[in-house]
Amino acid sequence: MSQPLPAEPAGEMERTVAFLGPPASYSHQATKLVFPGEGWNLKPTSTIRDVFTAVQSSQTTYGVVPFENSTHGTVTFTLDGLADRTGCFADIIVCDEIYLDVHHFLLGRSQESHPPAAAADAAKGVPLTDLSHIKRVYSHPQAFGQTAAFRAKYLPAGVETIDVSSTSRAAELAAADATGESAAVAGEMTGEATGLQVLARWVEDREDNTTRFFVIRKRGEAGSREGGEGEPYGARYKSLVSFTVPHRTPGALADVLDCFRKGGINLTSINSLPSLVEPFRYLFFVEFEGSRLDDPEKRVEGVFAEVDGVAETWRWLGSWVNKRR
Ligand SMILES: O=C(O)C(=O)C[C@]1(C(=O)O)C=C[C@@H](O)C=C1
Repeated sequence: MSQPLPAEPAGEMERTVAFLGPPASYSHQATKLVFPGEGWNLKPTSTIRDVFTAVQSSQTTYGVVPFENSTHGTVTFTLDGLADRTGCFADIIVCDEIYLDVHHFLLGRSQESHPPAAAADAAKGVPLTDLSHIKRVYSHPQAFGQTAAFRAKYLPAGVETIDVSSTSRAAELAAADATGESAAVAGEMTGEATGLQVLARWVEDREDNTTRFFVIRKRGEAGSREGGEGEPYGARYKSLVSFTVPHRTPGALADVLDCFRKGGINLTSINSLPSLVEPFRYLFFVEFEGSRLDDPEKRVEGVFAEVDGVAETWRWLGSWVNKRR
C-alpha cells in the first residue's frame, strides 16, 4: 500500500467515505488509493458539494474532493466548500492529500468497420480512428480544461462540448447515445464500465497532468497523522487557512503573509474567491508547510496568534502529512 490510511475509525458505521461519482470517476480512483479493500464503504455522490454535505452531516466519516490540477488549476467547487460562505460546512477540515496521475481518453463509438486498437502500446495523443461523426463531447469542466489542445486540433469544427458533473457521468451519457455521435473525455476505467471504445488515449495537454485531492472530515473526530522521518520538521506537513483582510487598509494582505515569513514558514499555495460579503471583496486561502497538530516549538501557533492580530477573520482548515516531499 503506497499511502498510509487515515486514522482508523472505531466502528463499522464510521468506515464510510463519500466521493464524486458515479463509480470509475477519477475521484473514485483517488479514494481507493487511500481507502482500499472491502473494509471501507465508499459512497458516490452527484456533486462535490454533496461530499461536503455528507461529511458535515456525519452521513460519512470521510470525503474525497479534487482540489487542484497541475495543468488547469484550482477546482472551484472544492474551494467553494472550504470557503463555507453560506455557513453550511462549519466543521469541515482537511486531514490528508492524494496525488493522482490523470490520463484522459476520448471514448465513444467508432464508425469504422475495424474497431480502434485500444492496446496499451497504441499511439498517445492522436486519434486512433476517424472522428468526423462526433457531434458532441461530454466531460467535467476540469477535464475539458486539461485537454484543450487535443480537442482544438482533432475534433470536428462546431462540435458541442457539454459540461457534466464528472467524467464517469460523461461516459454514461455518451454511452446512452445509440447514434454514436456522442463522445466523452474521461478515464480509461469509465470506458471499461460503459463499454465505450477508445477513440484516442492520453489526450491531456501535458503528460505530467496530476490532480491533487483532499480527504476531508469533521474536526474533533478521528486522530492526527504520523509525519515522515528524517526531514526538516515543517516540510513533513501541510496546513490550510482561509482569511479576510480589512479592505481599505493598504498592505493588509501583505501583513498577513508577513506573519508566515517572520515565523520562517514556507507557503505552498495561495487562492482567493469572492467573499460574497460585498462585490470585489475576497476570501484568501494560504497553504503552508507545518502542522497545528504536531507543533512542538509552537511555530504554527505563534503565526496564528500574529495572523489573529492583522486579519479581519481567519479559520484553520486542517493539517495533514505532506505527500509530495
Ligand atoms: O470527473 C471526475 O472524474 C472527477 O473525479 C473530478 C475531476 C476534477 O474535478 O478535477 C477529478 C480529476 C480530474 O482533474 C478531472 C475531474
